[in-house]
Amino acid sequence: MNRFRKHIGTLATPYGIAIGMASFWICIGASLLFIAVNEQNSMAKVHEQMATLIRSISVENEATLGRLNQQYRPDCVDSNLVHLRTVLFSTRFIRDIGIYDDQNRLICSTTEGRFLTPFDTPTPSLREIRNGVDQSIWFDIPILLGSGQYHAMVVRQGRFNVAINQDAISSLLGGMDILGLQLADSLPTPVFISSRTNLPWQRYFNEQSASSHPTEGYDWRQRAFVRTDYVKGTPWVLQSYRTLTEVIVAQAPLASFLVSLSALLGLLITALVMPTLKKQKEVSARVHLLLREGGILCLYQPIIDLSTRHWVGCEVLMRLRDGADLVPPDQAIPAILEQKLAWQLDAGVIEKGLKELAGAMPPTSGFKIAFNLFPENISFNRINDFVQSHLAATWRDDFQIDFEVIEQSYDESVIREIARLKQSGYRVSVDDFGTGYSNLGRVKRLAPDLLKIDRSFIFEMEDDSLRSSLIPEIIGIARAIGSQVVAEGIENAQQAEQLRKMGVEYGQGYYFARPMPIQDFVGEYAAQADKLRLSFRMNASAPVAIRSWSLDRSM
Ligand SMILES: Nc1nc2c(ncn2[C@@H]2O[C@H](COP(=O)(O)O[C@H]3[C@@H](O)[C@H](n4cnc5c(=O)[nH]c(N)nc54)O[C@@H]3COP(=O)(O)O)[C@@H](O)[C@H]2O)c(=O)[nH]1
Repeated sequence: MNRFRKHIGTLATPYGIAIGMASFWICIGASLLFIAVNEQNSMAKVHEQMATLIRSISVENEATLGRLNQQYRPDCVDSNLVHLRTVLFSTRFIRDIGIYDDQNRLICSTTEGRFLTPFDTPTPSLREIRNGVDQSIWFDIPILLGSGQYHAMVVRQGRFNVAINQDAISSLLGGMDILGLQLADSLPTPVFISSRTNLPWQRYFNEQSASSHPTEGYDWRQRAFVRTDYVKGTPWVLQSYRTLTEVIVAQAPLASFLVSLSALLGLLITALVMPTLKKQKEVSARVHLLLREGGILCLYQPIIDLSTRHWVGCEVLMRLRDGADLVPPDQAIPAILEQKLAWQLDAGVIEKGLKELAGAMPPTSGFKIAFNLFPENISFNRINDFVQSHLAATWRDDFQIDFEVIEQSYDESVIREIARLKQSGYRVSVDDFGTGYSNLGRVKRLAPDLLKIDRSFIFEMEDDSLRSSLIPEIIGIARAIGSQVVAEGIENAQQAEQLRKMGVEYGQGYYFARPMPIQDFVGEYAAQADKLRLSFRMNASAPVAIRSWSLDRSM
């Protein structure tokens, strides 16, 4: 046996590992998503800071150039340059102011005074006319400052220009990659590009449409996260670009923590599913053996007459006994059906059930024994031969055998088999009624003796659910086809009482008793009978006691 279990355990291992690996990769995917969202958020934050700064520079430029053109003379005399220098005290970003003569030459600036030779104006890098204001922009203009030099972005409007330290702007690029300008309807043109960028950036940038909406997302072609923002009220455009590898490297501590967590979860899930998988594998490999080697255990759940509360019968429910373990039907049945062992199971339960009940039950009067039948086992000859041979061996003729079949669309031959069973004195119940596509025509053809209302309808009775509101409809169907009704899954007194009032004849459920082994069942059955006998003596005229003595033969 141990060798057998070990072999099955080996079979379960690859599935367990596969589930663990799948969980690991799902967690890695979720981690990547988390990192990506994190990256997008930090990009958005950097862009927001940068946009605030650019708006400030832009506002300062426009205001200063407007003021210069309106309030100052384009004159290089010292007194005028002193006035212009005072303007610089109130600016945050502008370092220098220049003046052009009427021949379009730069003739002086606030830092250098009048030039010995005026500078001809080169073609601007960009020219922008917005709201009637004409501005020309040059980038990378070297400007002397004392003994040093800086690169400036120079903006001209009218006869004045202002110089902004471009190095300071470049350093402000911070976590961003491209600062561009979008003029009129043209595509954005990169102006400052961070030092870590190379050609593909620019290419990517130029491929962007001249849209004024921010875009963010993952570019599958370049395998990178890209975010573009248009700085409101200015022609400036910001863009950041991070490859997946860069993002992971930048968030290395978080990434390694998430990978470890994913691995841990994968291992944990493997460890958790492995025993269940092993068990399932064991069950499916062992059902054949268990059915053959007397592994069937029968439990008996009473069926109660709801008016008299008398135990009028029982349903025989199987468990598979595997050593010390009891395998419940929901685990055993799929394996049994898969291995085409349906008859072995039903026959095994009928044989064992009849033997146990015949050996332990006192003489009764039509005690009902309900067996479940798989649809594939509905064959009069096979069932009848089998039951009769085993019933004969018990020397009992006081049992009423009932077969519970599920509701489904059976073909004509099965319906004939069911009719033959009924003609020969067996009773037939439609089990789990209401769970299939219940159809009056279909149950009518089956003409069952009993309809068993599925327990899902009973569970919801307290909630007054739509489902439970169908119980009277089911009772109506039963009446229309001349069947009695059994309600299964009764778990409390209210349900039992309500169902009785609705006219349901029989009940089954944990409220009355759980499925139990034969000794317990027979003991309980006797105790119930004693209780009812006592109540009969105390109240001889009570109809409940009278009925309890004459076990309802109509069941
Ligand atoms: N062909 C065969 N099918 C069988 C056999 N034995 C069982 N079965 C089918 O397996 C399904 C599950 O059965 P089981 O786990 O035994 O559950 C039964 C009861 O324990 C359960 N029940 C009864 N009362 C209550 C209750 O108040 N609450 C609650 N939660 N559960 C309750 O219901 C099951 C009985 O169902 P049914 O047969 O529909 O009357 C089940 O579908 C069995 O049919 C077998 O030998 N052969």
